[in-house]
Amino acid sequence: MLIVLSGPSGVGKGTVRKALFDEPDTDFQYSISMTTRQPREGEKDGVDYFFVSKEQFEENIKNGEMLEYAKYVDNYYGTPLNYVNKTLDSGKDVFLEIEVNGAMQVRANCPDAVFVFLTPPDLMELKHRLINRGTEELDVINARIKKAVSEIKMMRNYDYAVVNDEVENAVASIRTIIRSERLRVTRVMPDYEQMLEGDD
Ligand SMILES: Nc1nc2c(ncn2[C@@H]2O[C@H](COP(=O)(O)OP(=O)(O)O)[C@@H](O)[C@H]2O)c(=O)[nH]1
Ligand SMILES: Nc1ncnc2c1ncn2[C@@H]1O[C@H](COP(=O)(O)OP(=O)(O)O)[C@@H](O)[C@H]1O
Repeated sequence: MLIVLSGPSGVGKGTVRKALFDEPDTDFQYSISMTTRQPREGEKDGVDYFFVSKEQFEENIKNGEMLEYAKYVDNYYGTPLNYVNKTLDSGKDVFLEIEVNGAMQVRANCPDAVFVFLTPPDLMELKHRLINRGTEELDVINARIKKAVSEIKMMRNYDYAVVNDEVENAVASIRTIIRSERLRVTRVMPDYEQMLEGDD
């Protein structure tokens, strides 16, 4: 199963995702994205992102090495295809944390993926979170808030919306969604071969 989490910058995707992966029974794999943005203080190459040049990113697009990609406030972000394919082939579920345009590309290519949109309680709270995080200048924060308005309108294209009021609540909701989606997947895929064997 492919699980896709989107939401505006500053809503808490990274925080919620890290809390989700800190749970001892989390058994899906996080796909590390590639980006041309500069690393923030404390971010590590190959852990938070694969940080690459614009030229390298465009080369990867040309070679068909991205599952999806998008330009977001002057930088490229994308999901390397190889890791996702390899992990799904080995029978493990994959978790993507990506923005809305990339998510819609995934929806077109992998219609069975599960799409979750994380929303802020309101836009003022979103702005506070971005300011408090302190990783971007005010002009970039404003560009991200502007983008948030159009991103929130895309929420209707998702299977689930989760409000990130408290991190624990959001994590619990996402865990419930994944658990129930797994049940659905096993229920609609019984072993037909076996069922049909005795049916002459
Ligand atoms: N399409 C796409 N978007 C991504 C990918 N990785 C991250 N993003 C999104 O790019 C946007 C900007 O990410 P970033 O600069 O790390 O800011 P942050 O989300 O505020 O921490 C966010 O909406 C991310 O979810 C990816 O592989 N593909
Ligand atoms: N539920 C929450 N309540 C209050 N602050 C939050 C919550 N979730 C995240 N934050 C804070 O908001 C800021 C943005 O969170 P982050 O995970 O970096 O968002 P994103 O990855 O969506 O850009 C961080 O400073 C984080 O500590």
